[in-house]
Amino acid sequence: MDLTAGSQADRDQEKAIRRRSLLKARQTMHPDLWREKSDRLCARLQSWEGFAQARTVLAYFSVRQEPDLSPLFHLPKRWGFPRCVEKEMVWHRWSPNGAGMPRAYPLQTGAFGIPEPHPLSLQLSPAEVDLILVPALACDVQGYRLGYGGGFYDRMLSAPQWRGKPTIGIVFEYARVPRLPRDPWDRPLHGICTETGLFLADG
Ligand SMILES: Nc1nc2c(c(=O)[nH]1)N(C=O)[C@@H](CNc1ccc(C(=O)N[C@@H](CCC(=O)O)C(=O)O)cc1)CN2
Ligand SMILES: Nc1ncnc2c1ncn2[C@@H]1O[C@H](COP(=O)(O)OP(=O)(O)OP(=O)(O)O)[C@@H](O)[C@H]1O
Repeated sequence: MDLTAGSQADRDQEKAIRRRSLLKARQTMHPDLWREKSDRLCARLQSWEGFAQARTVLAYFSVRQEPDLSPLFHLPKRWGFPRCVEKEMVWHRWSPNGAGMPRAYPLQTGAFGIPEPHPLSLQLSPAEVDLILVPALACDVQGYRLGYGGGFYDRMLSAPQWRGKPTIGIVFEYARVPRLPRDPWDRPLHGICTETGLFLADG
């Protein structure tokens, strides 16, 4: 069955309904459980050789009880974080206390209340990036992703300079679901990491 069939309006509505319930489930999680699951997820990532070998990794600052990857930001890697500029994400280097950086700039709060790198901090170019850790509300077993609806990652990952870069969706296990609604622009991620393991997407 082709789940991209049906009207755009139906898919928009289905995505909106799924978003609301997934966001609610995540935000009602007890903070102790969120911390524990986040730590287990970080351990899973760390034991994956694709992560161990990656030198430059794109990540995100956790908001709304997204899995918190910040314990990993102390590892000796080059970390990149997004700054939303209109409809695009600009990627900047950031490390805790400015370690290994020529100059440390404070984080700012961006358009969606999400911490963002300072506009003057060093930018990262796509060619430098080895791995992209993608925030999501849910991912399905084939790697399709549901985000907040801004289309930021869809647009980025469809651009030629990013296409083919390894992408891992980061979600708690309850948000690894059998099937998400798909729009024509949705592209599958290469894998999903949850607190129970790393799953490379089914073909
Ligand atoms: N931590 C984190 N940083 C991130 C993302 C993310 O998912 N997580 N993004 C991933 O793209 C980008 C920000 N994307 C966002 C897109 C929409 C909304 C938002 O608040 N949307 C509205 C309504 C959207 C709609 O349904 O039309 C909302 O949720 O109230 C927030 C962030 C870049 N940084
Ligand atoms: N490759 C693309 N080029 C242009 N516009 C796009 C592209 N991909 C998605 N969009 C636009 O972005 C909007 C949001 O897409 P979608 O609902 O899939 O977002 P999302 O993946 O949940 O959000 P986000 O990536 O911000 O977390 C769509 O209405 C679509 O018009």
